[in-house]
Amino acid sequence: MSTSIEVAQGQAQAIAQLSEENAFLREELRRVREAERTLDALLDNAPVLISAKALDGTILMASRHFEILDGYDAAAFVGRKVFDLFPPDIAEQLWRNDQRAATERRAIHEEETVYHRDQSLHTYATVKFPLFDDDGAVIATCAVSTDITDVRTAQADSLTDELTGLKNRRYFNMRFVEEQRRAQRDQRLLTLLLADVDRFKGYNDTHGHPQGDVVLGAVAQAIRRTLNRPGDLGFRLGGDEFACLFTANSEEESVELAERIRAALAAEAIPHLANDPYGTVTLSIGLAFLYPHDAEDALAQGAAYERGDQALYRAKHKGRNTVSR
Ligand SMILES: Nc1nc2c(ncn2[C@@H]2O[C@H](COP(=O)(O)OP(=O)(O)OP(=O)(O)O)[C@@H](O)[C@H]2O)c(=O)[nH]1
Repeated sequence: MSTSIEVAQGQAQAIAQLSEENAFLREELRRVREAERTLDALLDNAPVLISAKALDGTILMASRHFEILDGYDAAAFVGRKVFDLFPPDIAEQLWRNDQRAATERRAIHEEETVYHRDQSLHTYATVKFPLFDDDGAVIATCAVSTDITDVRTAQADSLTDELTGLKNRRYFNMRFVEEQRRAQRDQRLLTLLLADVDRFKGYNDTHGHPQGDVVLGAVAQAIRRTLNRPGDLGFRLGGDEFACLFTANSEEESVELAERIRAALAAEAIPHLANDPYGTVTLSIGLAFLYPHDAEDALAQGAAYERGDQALYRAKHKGRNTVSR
């Protein structure tokens, strides 16, 4: 039988244990609230789109940055399904990678293009990843999207010739290998076209540098208008030197296209007093061909460029305003 002292001791012990548990729970609660406040602060202030979706597509939460999107309504967003909020094709696109992240149990990266409220078009880099419960089951998916429009614009700018809007030499060097591989895969003839304005130094000297810039713009236009099939590429390599990369069925077809570029510029009849005997702005063009069986290394490309340059030299030598191969 317990004495009353022992009973009192037992009660005191139980009370001490309870207050210890209480302190532990209070600490846990404090930690949970702190984590929640941190999460709320992140969701309110991070300049990124953060969201979580249940496995049926219901949006569980969204960061405040979503307010920047055109047509976004905070009150009508959380708790709704993507298919109720967006047209089917967009919802499908938004939802596809959530499903992949959930079934493949890994992060999926993608790029999305969306309109901001000010109607500007933005590119976002998005990562979608699964959320797991204690047993490792996927219970939801999260998405974090960062606006990379400025990066993409800067990249595009660094590869574009400002004066003509054509791609620059850097992009030409990048694309050459890729284009040769593509042509090899498709068993197509790849043509490298090099073009140079005739006596351009004389043009600048006679008509002035600003007018010279206008001529360079006209060359770019002649290239763009003639080589307008998907996959055709035009570049300004520097100064008055232009290049094109395109596939064709035969060398004759390529020569014909080059002739059309030459004729298109000649047809502009831009006066060029220093360009005897034409008296107008003309273009000399050299062509080099890369066949599917040709090697596709830097050496082969260097050799092709060399052949194009020699063909261009022959065109100049033949009296300019000519296409040579
Ligand atoms: N207006 C203008 N001129 C440029 C630009 N970049 C280079 N040039 C000029 O382009 C001229 C290039 O001349 P070259 O290609 O060497 O020779 P060319 O006078 O065209 O003679 P051929 O090629 O033998 O017909 C030089 O006078 C450069 O100063 C530019 O951005 N704008």
